[in-house]
Amino acid sequence: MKQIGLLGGTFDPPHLGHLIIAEEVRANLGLDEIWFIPSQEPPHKQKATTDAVDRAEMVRYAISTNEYFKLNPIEIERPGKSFTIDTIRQLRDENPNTDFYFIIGADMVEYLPKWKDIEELTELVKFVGVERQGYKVKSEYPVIKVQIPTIEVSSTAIRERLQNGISVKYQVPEPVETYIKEKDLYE
Ligand SMILES: Nc1ncnc2c1ncn2[C@@H]1O[C@H](COP(=O)(O)OP(=O)(O)OP(=O)(O)O)[C@@H](O)[C@H]1O
Ligand SMILES: O=C(O)c1ccc[n+]([C@@H]2O[C@H](COP(=O)([O-])O)[C@@H](O)[C@H]2O)c1
Repeated sequence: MKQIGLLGGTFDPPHLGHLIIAEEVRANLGLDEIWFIPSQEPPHKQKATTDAVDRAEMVRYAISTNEYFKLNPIEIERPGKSFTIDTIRQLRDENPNTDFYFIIGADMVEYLPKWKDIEELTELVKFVGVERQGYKVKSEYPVIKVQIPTIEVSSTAIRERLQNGISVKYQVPEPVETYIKEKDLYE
């Protein structure tokens, strides 16, 4: 059986927090790969300001130096809201003999009861929760807890810094910073 970690997100933009949690979970649980899945439309929050193609491209740059990290475009190729249950059903059909681990920050763990078809989803994937400042990895659903060195970086804060001309150096990987500048993404 292959053991694959999934990190779904809006990635607007991808940042060091995403890379750290993905690597810590991979190493801690001994997973074969981590697939990064940028959403077309996040199901529960405002539509991203940045085109899905740009967000996916930034993810590609962000993960390029880790041989275990892969970009999976499954949600970008599916129009409409990116519900995780739809993604997992498709991934399971296309990848027999694979166990999937869905990585979520503690802010998302709290929100799990509101996810679409959550009861079925917990049968199809193992959720892995990581700490995030201000939130606890606590749920009525089974969630594997992985300790990480917490880093309170968020896409929202990065966009705000960029809009105010404040440096985001070291918060996003260098090629992502270059891409943002070249495409004037968050001005
Ligand atoms: N610094 C962080 N520590 C732990 N988990 C994180 C961190 N940043 C993001 N995550 C988790 O990564 C996943 C994808 O996050 P997302 O792409 O929405 O970025 P974000 O920084 O949370 O964005 P936003 O600022 O809009 O909340 C979510 O499960 C989220 O909880
Ligand atoms: O399927 C759902 O109902 C659902 C509700 C909220 C979030 N998610 C998924 O959780 C991941 C992180 O969400 P976000 O908004 O932090 O990018 C992303 O892959 C979303 O599609 C999924």
